[in-house]
Amino acid sequence: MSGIFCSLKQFSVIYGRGTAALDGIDLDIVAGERLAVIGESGSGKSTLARALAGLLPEGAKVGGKMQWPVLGHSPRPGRDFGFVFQDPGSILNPVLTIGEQIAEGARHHLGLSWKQAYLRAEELLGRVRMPQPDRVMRAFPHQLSGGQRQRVAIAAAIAARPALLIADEATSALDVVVQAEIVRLLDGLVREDGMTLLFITHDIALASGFVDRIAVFHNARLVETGPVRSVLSAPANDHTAALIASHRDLATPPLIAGVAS
Ligand SMILES: Nc1ncnc2c1ncn2[C@@H]1O[C@H](COP(=O)(O)OP(=O)(O)OP(=O)(O)O)[C@@H](O)[C@H]1O
Repeated sequence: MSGIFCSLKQFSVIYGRGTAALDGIDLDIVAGERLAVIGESGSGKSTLARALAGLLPEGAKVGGKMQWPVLGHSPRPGRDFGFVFQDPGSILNPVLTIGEQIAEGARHHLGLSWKQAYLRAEELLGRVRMPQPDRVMRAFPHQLSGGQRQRVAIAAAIAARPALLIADEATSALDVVVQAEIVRLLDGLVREDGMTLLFITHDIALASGFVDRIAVFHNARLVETGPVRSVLSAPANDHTAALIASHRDLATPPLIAGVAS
């Protein structure tokens, strides 16, 4: 897939009577790219994710343009895009088995029978490299580790083969070893399926190990975009330079050796 997947022009969001959470954003998301959205807390990253997903709260005022040239329509949740959050516990139902939860998405979006959906759910658990997928199908969320729950959330997010995967601080609650595993997993899945990835994080070092391009947000504004290598080696914006300088890990090899561009 090639072309502009999503185009934002002078896009802005204001919650209630507050100040702008996004202000005059011009950003093209290229189909098939892995784009990191970086910024400190409150810079507007999650607002961008919610706006793309059509999940802004009622009363939020939106300005400017958001267009979806490849799809030709706004993306349908679960079908055209999958969403992975920081806390998978918030989307997993504690009283349903893992198999039931993933199968439900596959059934709903792909029109499968329950039997077919269960088979697809188990296959998806294999794809997210869950150990013993057959056992996990019958488990409840509280019986899994945080990293395993995040694998389940990723399996559910990709169940309907979406074109876009939005990961909003998807690894922030995990320890660094599990973080690296989840990043490697996301990287592999988006490559295999040709998905577009929006990887939202405050951690520029983590993102720079595997994405193609970085977009840096500061105080509701997009202050810089560019390929990872050029942003890291020659940041055009003082704020980006400060983010890089403050990150002690950037001098060390990337988490996924060999894929940093
Ligand atoms: N539902 C809401 N109602 C009112 N203001 C909000 C709401 N959600 C976010 N904001 C405000 O919008 C601004 C941007 O928030 P946003 O959550 O997009 O930032 P962020 O970069 O994702 O931060 P974090 O990394 O802490 O999640 C902040 O000032 C925040 O307080």
